[in-house]
Amino acid sequence: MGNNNGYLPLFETKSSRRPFLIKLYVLTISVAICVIWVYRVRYLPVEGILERWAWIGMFFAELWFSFYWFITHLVRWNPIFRYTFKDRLSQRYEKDLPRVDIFVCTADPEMEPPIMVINTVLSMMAYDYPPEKLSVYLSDDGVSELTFYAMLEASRFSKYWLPFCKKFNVEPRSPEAYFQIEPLDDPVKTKEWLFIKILIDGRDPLAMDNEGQRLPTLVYLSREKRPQYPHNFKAEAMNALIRVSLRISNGPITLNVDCDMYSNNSSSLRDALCFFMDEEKGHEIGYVQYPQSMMNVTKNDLYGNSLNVIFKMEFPGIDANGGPMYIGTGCFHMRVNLCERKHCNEHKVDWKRVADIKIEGNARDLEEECKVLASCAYEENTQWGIEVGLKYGCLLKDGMTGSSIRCRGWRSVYFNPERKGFLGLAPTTLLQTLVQQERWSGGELQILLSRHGPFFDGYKNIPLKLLLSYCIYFLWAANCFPTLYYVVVPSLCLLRGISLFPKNFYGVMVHFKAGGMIKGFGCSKEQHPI
Ligand SMILES: O=c1ccn([C@@H]2O[C@H](COP(=O)(O)OP(=O)(O)O[C@H]3O[C@H](CO)[C@@H](O)[C@H](O)[C@H]3O)[C@@H](O)[C@H]2O)c(=O)[nH]1
Ligand SMILES: [Mn+2]
Repeated sequence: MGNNNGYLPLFETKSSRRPFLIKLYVLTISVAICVIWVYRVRYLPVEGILERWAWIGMFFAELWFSFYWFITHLVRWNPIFRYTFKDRLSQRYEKDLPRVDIFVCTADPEMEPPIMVINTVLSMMAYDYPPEKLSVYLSDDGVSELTFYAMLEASRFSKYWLPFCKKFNVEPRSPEAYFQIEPLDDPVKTKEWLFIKILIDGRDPLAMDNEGQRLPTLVYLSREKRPQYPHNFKAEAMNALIRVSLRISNGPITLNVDCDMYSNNSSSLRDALCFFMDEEKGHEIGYVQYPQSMMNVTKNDLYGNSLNVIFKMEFPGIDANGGPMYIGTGCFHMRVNLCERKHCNEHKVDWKRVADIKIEGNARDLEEECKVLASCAYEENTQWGIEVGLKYGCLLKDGMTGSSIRCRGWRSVYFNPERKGFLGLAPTTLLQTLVQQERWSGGELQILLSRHGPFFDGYKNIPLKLLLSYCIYFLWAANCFPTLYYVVVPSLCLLRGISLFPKNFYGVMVHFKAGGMIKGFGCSKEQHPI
């Protein structure tokens, strides 16, 4: 673990090799895939234009599937797992822990009831972290009075809740999850307004809980939106939060979560800092991504919303190949990577100096200053959304932003501790799932084709292995064409008496399994339909 100078890392990485039998299985299938190619080339129909083209189409579809198979196993071949040493972090940095700014986004007070939002906010305020260094910002794009008053109540309730959590070491620290109460549903009206309120000013020595301990800063922000300005959804809300938080607390580390994703592990901040503050590798890490774990997935998980394959099998492998993409929630960032252009290897953060920076101005003045930063005209003729902050103009703005961070030379880390860091809500109906998947798959393809995407801008900084790994997601939407071809064309061809598969398909499988692969599909010319 440690090197010769007695340096002990703040985190370690263990690689877990896949079991031999699985590797053997992968190799067997790979050989079988080659046999399919041989079959397609060898038995290419010489007569009949239609047959010939249908056959060639099948061949291309199979080549596509083979490529997909290859990149999938490139990712799954050698996953890695990360472990942190929080005790070492405390020993070395307890006094100089950096400020952390947490961004929670909400948009729709009906779909995302205020009670759920404030539960998330309270769980974030209750992190096991010095409160004077913690700031929680809520961006409310739904401009809901109810959400605001819920936040006001939350700020009062936090005076009881935070000491309770700390005293009894409660987990999880979302009151609703802890007491397992069903959320309330309450429709509210919305209107346009620009509103910023520092509900708790963490610098104020009078901001105490009822046991005399300091409270974290708590800010409510409803940025300005007007019909003549595109509001760019969550991405612009996040950019407003980045600017406002820079003025109010300026934490060098930020965390962003969706409002339906509460903190399930009060040590997550310290875990994340073990990566950023590691003396040897920390300076190259741009963000630490947690999995999007769902709390409402049913046993049969009809629509595959648990995303288990992605987060249990693929992300550990992508981490081994160079680092995961940014998925928009449950992600810690170095603030500079969201604002600055390039990662510079020589630039190491002086954590002691950063911890000493003080924010001047009283809360009311800060609120007034921040109103300008959160107005809808602020970004006009600036680089926000293009070079700075979260990117606009793509269905998957988080993915695009993560990709551009990677293109600028930062590394990313995937961390999935035993006790889940965050728990969120998955879509519950088929329609919601389809809308989400359409957005994700279309967005991934957009990133691939984008002029600023990893293949154009990033090939110098992103290793080829990682680029190929990302292709599982980038090409997810494009997969529909060969799949459609494969299910539709053979059936249509059968109607005209054309078979695109070997006639004795069962025999083929037996031969194939028995190791008769060298003989092609195990069918002689006579057996072949053509
Ligand atoms: O104008 C908007 C729209 C949405 N949101 C918030 O953005 C988050 C995600 O939006 P949602 O509609 O819930 O999308 P999901 O498909 O559930 O979100 C997943 O996919 C998104 C990318 O498409 C990511 O941004 C999210 O982090 C990820 O959880 C939620 O907290 C919303 O409140 C805003 O703040 N402003
Ligand atoms: Mn959501």
